[in-house]
Amino acid sequence: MTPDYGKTFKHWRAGASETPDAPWHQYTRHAFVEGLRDGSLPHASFLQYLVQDYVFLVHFARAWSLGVVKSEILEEMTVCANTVDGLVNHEMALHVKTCAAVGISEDTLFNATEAPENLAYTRYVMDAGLQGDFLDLMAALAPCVMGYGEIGLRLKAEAAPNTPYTDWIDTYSGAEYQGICTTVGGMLDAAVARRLGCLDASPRANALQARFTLATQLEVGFWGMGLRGA
Ligand SMILES: Cc1ncc(C[n+]2csc(CCO)c2C)c(N)n1
Repeated sequence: MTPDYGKTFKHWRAGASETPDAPWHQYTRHAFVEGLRDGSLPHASFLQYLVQDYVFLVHFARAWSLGVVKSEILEEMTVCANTVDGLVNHEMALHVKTCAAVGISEDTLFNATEAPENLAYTRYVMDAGLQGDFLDLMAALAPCVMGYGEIGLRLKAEAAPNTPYTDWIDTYSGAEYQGICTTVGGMLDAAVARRLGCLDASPRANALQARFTLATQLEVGFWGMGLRGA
């Protein structure tokens, strides 16, 4: 079952599922994800992913901060500012805690060298926001937010009882994170209605879909990076 994170996400998700390479499927059913689900993902791969993901979150906090800059109304600003707070003050704590348990300090995390796949993704998102408007930025940010919500919910239902990755699964399937996905989805629907009216009928529909689909492909690359190194 696909979770309901609003009609804009539903539309973009369908657009990233219908092409023969179905990037949304590649992203949400990636071998890395299946390794989290059945517990077969090597711990070294997971740690390497977490180190990269910490740096990823630093840059995502910058991108969501750009969302504050590009907001047109207070409601948009509130959602973006709350997301920055969530990222900086909460979401990164999972990474810090897991890495601290194996002797990786927060300083090491913050100064980790970025893998090219990581760099490509975060800078693409930043550029979408710098070059475009609020919707360009949101189309590039949405796969990350909603994709992890969808993956988290599925893994919660399907994970092997003895997978060591329950902390990760619980973070993204939990009520708090699911609430963020619903709130961002609702804000996105209102932002689209306000600027474009109907998304389908807008001359910008294809360009926004292309941003969402490309960000989805960059998520696939990010999982691949996680599997590659360890
Ligand atoms: C590669 C990668 N993609 C998505 C997420 C999940 N995520 C990143 S920023 C953000 C915004 C809301 O908190 C969410 C959910 C991740 N951690 N790593």
